[in-house]
Amino acid sequence: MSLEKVSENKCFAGRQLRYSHQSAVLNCSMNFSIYLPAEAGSHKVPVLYWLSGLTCTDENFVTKAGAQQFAAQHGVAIVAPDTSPRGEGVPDDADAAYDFGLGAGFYVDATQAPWSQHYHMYSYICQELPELINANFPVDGQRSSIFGHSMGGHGALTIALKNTDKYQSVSAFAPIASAMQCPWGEKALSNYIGTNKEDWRQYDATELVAKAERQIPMLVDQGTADNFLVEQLKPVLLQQACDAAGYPATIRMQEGYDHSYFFMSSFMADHIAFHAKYLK
Ligand SMILES: N[C@@H](CCC(=O)N[C@@H](CS)C(=O)NCC(=O)O)C(=O)O
Repeated sequence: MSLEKVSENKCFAGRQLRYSHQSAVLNCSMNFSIYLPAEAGSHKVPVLYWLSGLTCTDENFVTKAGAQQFAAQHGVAIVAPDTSPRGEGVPDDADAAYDFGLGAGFYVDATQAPWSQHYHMYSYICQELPELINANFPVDGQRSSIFGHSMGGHGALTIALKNTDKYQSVSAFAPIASAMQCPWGEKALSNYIGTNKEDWRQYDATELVAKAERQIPMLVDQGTADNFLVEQLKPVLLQQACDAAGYPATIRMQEGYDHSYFFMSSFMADHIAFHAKYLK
């Protein structure tokens, strides 16, 4: 698998890099960004995977989250992939809706035509991308954690809960707590996975909490002024699932914060410090 460097910028003594590559799993060319702290010049560093939300590419997080200073402080790399397959041959929603198709891969492996040809973001994030990163960058793949926002919070939680051997910790900002129980998730899962709701359970964080093989540390922050809180995100469902399963998650309501990167950047230090503790 060959990588093509798209850009490089020195940042907090480390390097913010962007690459493109041909993805076999997604059957298209993809971009991702990776921040390498200064330490990566002399030894392998732990790695955090960031999953963005609807409408994002890898660049929203890189330019708006303010994460690099904390990654530099704790000596961790951060990989930020795109949110869906991309390119001419990749089908999109007929109305180019923001919540399905391009920019909205939902971190699942689609089984339904025409989506099943390219939309395999679950396998891309869990398998292909880490293999590529471990083979090409000075990171220690045995020390990996994952976090994300909104659709990417759903992605981080579901991927971590299904792969507790691969990730040391998980965190999320304003995650879709139960993809099966909100309009965004219902639309995505019915189209990507089909109408049998039994098949949706594997991609629903509230369903997976009780099934996790290991209770990896979990931190969630949710703003109380988030427009999507009541209809789409429903953190109370995640709290209830954790209570029922005896899963010791920290789920915090943050007064007055909305759904934006202004909210995320306000708590980014906490999230990176949280992961760094388990990645050391
Ligand atoms: N565009 C949507 C909102 C989508 C949205 O809020 N996306 C979040 C992720 S779920 C985001 O991070 N957007 C990109 C950004 O703020 O840079 C709308 O019109 O309601």
